[in-house]
Amino acid sequence: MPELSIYSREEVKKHSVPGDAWIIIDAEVYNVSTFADLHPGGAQVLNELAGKDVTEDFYGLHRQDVLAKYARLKIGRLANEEPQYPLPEPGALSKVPYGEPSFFLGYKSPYYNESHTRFRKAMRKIFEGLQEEARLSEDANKPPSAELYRQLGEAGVLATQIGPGPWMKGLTLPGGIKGEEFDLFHELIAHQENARVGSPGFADGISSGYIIGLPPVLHGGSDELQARVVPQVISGQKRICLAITEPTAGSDVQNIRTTAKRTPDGKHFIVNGVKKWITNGTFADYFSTAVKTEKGITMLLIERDDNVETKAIKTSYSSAAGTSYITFDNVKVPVENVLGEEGNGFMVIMANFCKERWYICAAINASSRFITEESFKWCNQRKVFGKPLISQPVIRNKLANMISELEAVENWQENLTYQMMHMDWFEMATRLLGSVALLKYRSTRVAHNVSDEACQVFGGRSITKTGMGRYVEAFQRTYKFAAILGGSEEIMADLGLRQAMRVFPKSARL
Ligand code: HEM
Repeated sequence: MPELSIYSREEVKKHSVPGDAWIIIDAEVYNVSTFADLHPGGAQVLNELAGKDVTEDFYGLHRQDVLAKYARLKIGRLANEEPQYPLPEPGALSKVPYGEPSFFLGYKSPYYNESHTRFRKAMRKIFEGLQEEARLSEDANKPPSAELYRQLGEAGVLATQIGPGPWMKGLTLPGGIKGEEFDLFHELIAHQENARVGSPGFADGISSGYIIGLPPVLHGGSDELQARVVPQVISGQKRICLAITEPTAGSDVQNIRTTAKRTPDGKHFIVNGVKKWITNGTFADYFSTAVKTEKGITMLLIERDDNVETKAIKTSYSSAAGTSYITFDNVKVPVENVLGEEGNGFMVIMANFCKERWYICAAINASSRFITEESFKWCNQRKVFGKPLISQPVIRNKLANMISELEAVENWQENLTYQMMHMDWFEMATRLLGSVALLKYRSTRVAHNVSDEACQVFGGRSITKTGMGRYVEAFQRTYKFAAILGGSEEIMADLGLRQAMRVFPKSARL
């Protein structure tokens, strides 16, 4: 970058006509003479303000990253004045109150330490770097490229979203974290930072398939399957997804109709059936699939071949997520591909659901936090009736609602994460199934409220795909995914209660 020239305000004032137009934004000088005709907001507004300090006007209409994108227009800075709104360093954590979980704003925590801060910063930098690609990919309905997937595998990012376990041994992860020191709170951060990419279809396109599709292999696959499949997926060479839901069976998993019949020699299953809304299915190589055998519900790893057909389903986010309709037409699968015990699939699915729902909570709560932070910033910089929005009590009340609801679910999730750290996979499924279901129910209700308040705060911008409300628009269009996928709110609430009833002491009386 060439050294910037130093100008006085008087000098800038001299460049105040179309074709010779300079402006000041936050103590820096921009030459917009030729840019004016290309300006998305039109030449007129720029020419009218030429020669002036437009900092307030600018921040009332643009996100800060516009300045980074158009840095080439910057020709100098003002003598003896310092910028008030410097662009944050890549990966920097927020300083906005409640913009991060409290530990990352300098408060004490029994769960986090310095390695978590290092890890969060490294992950934030990686996902911030993907924001532009994510937007383009979503607009084009294109899933994240195979190349990006491999890069994320190489950087250890994919492994971080699978969580602690023997597969982490010897890996060096973002932030220099060793695989052996990686814990469930690092994993929580990994999901939170992925969600902050701000383009939900792309975020799910990167990760939703393997986060929920690989655990049945990790916890129920034979040694041979694990040795072959796990390194391929973690390194980004191959992709996997979880195929449970069908057009006629969603939260009521017991009703699935996909069948797996043994061949006469007993060595294979022949699978027939359809699956619907399977995230990452359009590009997956492996499908952790719920089927019905003569012994009951069973999980089976199906490998893509010509008898597996996947079609994209157009959803309200973007086909970048690879949401699919899958047809299994006489697919031959070796019996060695059973995950867990034949007939014991419901238990494998339930154990998986517990972790899946915890992950959905991590992602949706991080998105709610991000949207709350966006709203807080907007309320400070947007002026109406000559005053910042934040000076209106009704607006402060909206922020108070968003923050207080969000902090409650986040702190509950930290507690449950700590419990999970001290349980094995199946204990977790039995003892935490209900609490995690209730957390998911509450987290998506909070997301609903956060979205609603944020839309009112951002007004028309919350329904506009570009500009200041871009992330709020994406959130209000997509938060419902979390309220439906992995078990609907109604089922979550009821499951939570029914699980509590199972351990309700007979002796308890008022
Ligand atoms: C270096 C200076 C500037 C650059 C690089 C710039 C760039 C941009 C860009 C990229 C957009 C589209 C935003 C989006 O949809 O994401 C935009 C919109 C706009 N800009 Fe600028 N701009 C600059 C200065 C200004 C100034 C000084 C004004 C005057 C108030 C202004 C007024 C507007 C307006 C009214 C819009 C449309 C906003 C909307 O649709 O809500 N811009 N500008």
